[in-house]
Amino acid sequence: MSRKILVLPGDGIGPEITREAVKVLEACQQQGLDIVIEEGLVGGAGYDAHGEPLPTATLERAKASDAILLGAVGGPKWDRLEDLTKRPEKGLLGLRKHLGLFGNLRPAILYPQLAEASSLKPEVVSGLDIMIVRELTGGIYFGQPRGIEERDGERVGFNTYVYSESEIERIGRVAFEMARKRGKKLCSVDKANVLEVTILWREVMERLALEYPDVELSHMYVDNAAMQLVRAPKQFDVIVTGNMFGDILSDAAAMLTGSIGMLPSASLNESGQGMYEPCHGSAPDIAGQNLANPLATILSVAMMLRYSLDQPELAARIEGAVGKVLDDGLRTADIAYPGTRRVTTAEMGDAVLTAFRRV
Ligand SMILES: NC(=O)c1ccc[n+]([C@@H]2O[C@H](COP(=O)([O-])OP(=O)(O)OC[C@H]3O[C@@H](n4cnc5c(N)ncnc54)[C@H](O)[C@@H]3O)[C@@H](O)[C@H]2O)c1
Ligand SMILES: CC(C)[C@H](C(=O)O)[C@@H](O)C(=O)O
Ligand SMILES: [Mg+2]
Repeated sequence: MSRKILVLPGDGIGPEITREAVKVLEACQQQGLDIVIEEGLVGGAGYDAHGEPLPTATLERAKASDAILLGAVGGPKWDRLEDLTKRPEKGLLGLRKHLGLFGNLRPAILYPQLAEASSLKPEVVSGLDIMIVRELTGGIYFGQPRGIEERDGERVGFNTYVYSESEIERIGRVAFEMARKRGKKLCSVDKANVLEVTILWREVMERLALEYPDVELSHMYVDNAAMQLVRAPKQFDVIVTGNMFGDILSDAAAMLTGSIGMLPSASLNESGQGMYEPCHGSAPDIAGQNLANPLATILSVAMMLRYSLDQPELAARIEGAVGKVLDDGLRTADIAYPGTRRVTTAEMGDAVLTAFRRV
């Protein structure tokens, strides 16, 4: 039975980078991977076509898919929409919630060839290999009540940062299992010196640790963690944290790898269905210029092959092909430096495809 892959290019650079990633996915198909690839609309593209950032047809097709590859959503064109529920980002958040994609994996790995592209000294980042495990369907992103309303003659904005024990335990288990397979070190990041919700977070992580005696659990306040990621990032193996902190720390970790254009991600539910996307956004400032780095999206396909399609060998071949292209000195603008060869989005994608076919 063919596995169904739904590609959602989205907005901005989304179509450019997913086009390159689909080339690699199609190469896997040509080499025998039994998949069917379809395309759909989400985000601003969905809103422009159907008046909704998550059209009903897209959601139904996503539910029926084994895996989803998403480019990016959002852009200035839709930032001033009066109805906040129509904003492109609501399409992405809707997919996460409706599909129950609570477990977000954001690996920050420095390819040795990119040590010079990092904003940090090579000795600080060389050998970097961190996995950020982010809770993705709870916390302040989805908490109620939320909104903006009139109170005592002025407008008041409010959101609710909420987690249940079961939500914390669910993401905690993903993180402990991940740490068990890696360096057996897990750092839980919270703000328990201020926020009661993260006092509970910390208590649940402590209770889980009793079931994983082989994993060393530590705790860190999020402000310190942001600083430590820049000061000494190699102290970390696996980081587990909530929705908002994970969003912020993963972008910070991006610069350790040389560019946000290098960071893939996997968002998984309890049945193993996954949505795969680069951690970055739609990059409206460079959209349509064939400048965007497609490697985060191509590496997201590798994660798809590993986590949803049970094809670790194909995943390793894609990761090897990315390494080969970097060895050959090809660089998109975001990771270029003297002595490397500047290439466009499409040229980078074609180079990875050629290297993949040769591996
Ligand atoms: N998962 C998503 O769809 C997602 C994630 C983050 C932001 N967004 C949306 O994207 C829009 C722009 O947000 P932003 O500017 O804050 O973040 P962004 O990640 O789109 O861009 C931040 C900076 O990184 C650069 N950049 C991003 N991806 C790149 C790539 N692949 N190659 C080279 N450079 C790259 C951009 O040019 C920009 O200078 C907003 O509408 C935001 O809501 C979407
Ligand atoms: C676009 C936005 C809703 C999203 C998030 O905050 O999760 C993005 O920043 C990300 O990192 O995927
Ligand atoms: Mg983000």
